[in-house]
Amino acid sequence: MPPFNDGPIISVRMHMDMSVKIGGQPEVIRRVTKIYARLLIAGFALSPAFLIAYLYLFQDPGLKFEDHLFHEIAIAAATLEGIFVTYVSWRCYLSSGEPLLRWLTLGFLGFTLIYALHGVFTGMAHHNIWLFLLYGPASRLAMAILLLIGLLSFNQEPDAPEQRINPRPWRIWIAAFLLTDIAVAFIAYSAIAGSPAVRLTMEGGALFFSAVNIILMLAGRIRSPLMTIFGISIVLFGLSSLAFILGKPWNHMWWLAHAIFAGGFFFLSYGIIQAFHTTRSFSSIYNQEEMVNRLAMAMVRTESALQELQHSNRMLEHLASTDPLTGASNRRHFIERVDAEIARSRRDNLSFSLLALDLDNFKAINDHYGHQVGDEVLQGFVQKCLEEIRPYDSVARMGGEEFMVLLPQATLEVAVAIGERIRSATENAVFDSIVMPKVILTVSIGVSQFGRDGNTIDTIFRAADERLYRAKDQGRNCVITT
Ligand SMILES: Nc1nc2c(ncn2[C@@H]2O[C@H](COP(=O)(O)OP(=O)(O)OP(=O)(O)O)[C@@H](O)[C@H]2O)c(=O)[nH]1
Repeated sequence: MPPFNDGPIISVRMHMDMSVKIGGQPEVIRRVTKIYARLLIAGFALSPAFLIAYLYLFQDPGLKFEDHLFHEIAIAAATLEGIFVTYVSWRCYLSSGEPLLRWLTLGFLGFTLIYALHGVFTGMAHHNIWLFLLYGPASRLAMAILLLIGLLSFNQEPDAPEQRINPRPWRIWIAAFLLTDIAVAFIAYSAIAGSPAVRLTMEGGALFFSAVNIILMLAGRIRSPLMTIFGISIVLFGLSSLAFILGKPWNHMWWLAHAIFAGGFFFLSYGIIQAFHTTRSFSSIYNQEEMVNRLAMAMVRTESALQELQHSNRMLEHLASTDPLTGASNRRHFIERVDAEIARSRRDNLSFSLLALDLDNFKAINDHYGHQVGDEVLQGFVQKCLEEIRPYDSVARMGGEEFMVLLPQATLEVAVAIGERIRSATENAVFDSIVMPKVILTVSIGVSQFGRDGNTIDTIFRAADERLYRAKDQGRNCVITT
């Protein structure tokens, strides 16, 4: 990620007047606020430790709240929540194929299938306390191990689509969880059930695997937003195991341990929901800084792509409206301009004029000097016209060696003067060619005026053309107005 120092500020205009500004703040403030943000996260994750310490130091550990129905309702709610979160993370896994999400799904599934029996056997608490108790630590141990494996798979290649939908591994895992249920029942009825080592091994194991998980996350500097949620949840799971170790069935520490675990579970499921509503993956959700950076870069790219597109559009427009040989307007574009001029003249009660031009004996130039010289003469002639007309007049090549000039707001007299200028400049020009220098050229011109010679494009074109032919008849190299 680029450092946020005093470097150049990228500012990208968004819709309306919003802008994304990146960079610019002093490095020291950036560092301090980052450290503060990390301390906040650590403080938040570790806050249940204060409650545990408080209860451990100041409460009578003998105080109990033994309510079987309340416990059954709480575990039933946790089981339903577990099923729902398992389903959502499985949907995320199906979309992204991310191995971490596969292990998260298995973690939730395993926890739910084992933990449910902790609630089911609440009524057995007086008959066989271990049958009731051991499913709790067993479920937390299974989940801690699966979440640790999940972390180890972080950023691995996604599973192939056919692997994601293969039901076999899921069936095997469900069977393994049900076997765990049976194994826990077996232990509960065995001679070692009451040994503190059994419960301590399970709960301590859950605590141990959670601690390893956190150490690996810190060592790997894994800090994306969803993985931060993952990490905080793991800390809460670990602290709940600690509270379970310190508590006794039904006492306040024991209930607190349930609440801390529930907090971790809720928070991790919040991360799952975030993934579900975005990329369906845990690794590809960026932090806000990176998102803003990416957004800014994407907008810079969009902006330059837009400019290129506008440039290309202008080029296309130009190509579609000009004659490729001479650069003059083409017939289609010229007719559009004359139509627009007619509309303007009608609206403002103005007049304009047209010149119809045809090079004299052009065939002879082609025949004598060749087509390439002819082409260069056509280009030279258009240049001559452009030099002689006014800035807002326009020249078009109508085909072959026939041209037209549009003279907005020009009376017939002005048009004749401009036509005469073109004729004389052409006659006196020397059209140099690489192949054959000094080609002499003349042009015949017919003039018509909108209003005077007609009120439609056809009539004024026809009038100019007729006068052009008359100019040819009268010996060429002249301008004719009647
Ligand atoms: N070099 C070149 N010649 C062209 C082009 N388009 C048309 N021509 C030539 O222009 C010539 C027009 O010949 P004509 O219609 O007989 O007219 P002209 O020789 O100018 O005779 P008048 O118009 O009666 O003075 C033909 O030889 C065409 O081949 C072009 O793009 N390049």
